[in-house]
Amino acid sequence: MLEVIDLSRRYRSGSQWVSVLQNVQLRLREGELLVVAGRSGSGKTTLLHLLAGIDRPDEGKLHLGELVLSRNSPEVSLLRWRRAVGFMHQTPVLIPTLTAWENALLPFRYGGQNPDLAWVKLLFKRLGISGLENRRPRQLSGGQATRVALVRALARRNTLFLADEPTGRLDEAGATAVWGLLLELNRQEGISGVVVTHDPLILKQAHRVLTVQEGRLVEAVVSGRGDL
Ligand SMILES: Nc1ncnc2c1ncn2[C@@H]1O[C@H](COP(=O)(O)OP(=O)(O)OP(=O)(O)O)[C@@H](O)[C@H]1O
Repeated sequence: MLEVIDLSRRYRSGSQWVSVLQNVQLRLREGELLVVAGRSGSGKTTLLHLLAGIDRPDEGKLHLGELVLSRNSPEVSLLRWRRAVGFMHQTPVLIPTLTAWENALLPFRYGGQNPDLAWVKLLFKRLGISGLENRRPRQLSGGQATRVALVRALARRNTLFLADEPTGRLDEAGATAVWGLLLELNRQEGISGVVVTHDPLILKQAHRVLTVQEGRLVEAVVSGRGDL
């Protein structure tokens, strides 16, 4: 469903260019759950931002169904791409003046489909944050805000879900709830996922674990999960 061909990304650092990703290749199958690991600064977030259509590659192409992204893609292609995937940032970005509920419904604000409110309500419940819908972000703990951001990323029920360390700010119970939900969506609804994490809980449940090493994606472990 998602294909990445010869993807490269570099950043300018002073007068020099630093290459973060080089000729990355990736093919994600429908219903596949992929974990991306690797040391700090190796390029995991950079990769996820490219997969999410938040950033453009310097070289290479991405395909998602009918959609294509490359360096010269117009803004409208990036917007279409972003609408087609659910993405959760490493740090939850909530709008301070909106309630938790309004933040969760943000993806529907600028057109497209109507929200399935029962689904969004269910997500609040499954993540243990029911009752907090009317709070503003400043009235939420870091873990609660993270879960609201996760609801928002799942609200559109996209067939591809991307998350950058979704349990990084959660305690064990919160992390268990998040992984439980994501695994259920993957197994029962066939939603594909690319998740950056080092949490052993999810490493065991992934179809594949890849690491970013020296700008390339390397298959780290062949997971025991064989249901694809
Ligand atoms: N906008 C930017 N401009 C310049 N350099 C950047 C930019 N974004 C990231 N980098 C650099 O690119 C490299 C990869 O960063 P990235 O955030 O992708 O790593 P990461 O693997 O996600 O790290 P962590 O696990 O610490 O979150 C780092 O050396 C970082 O300093």
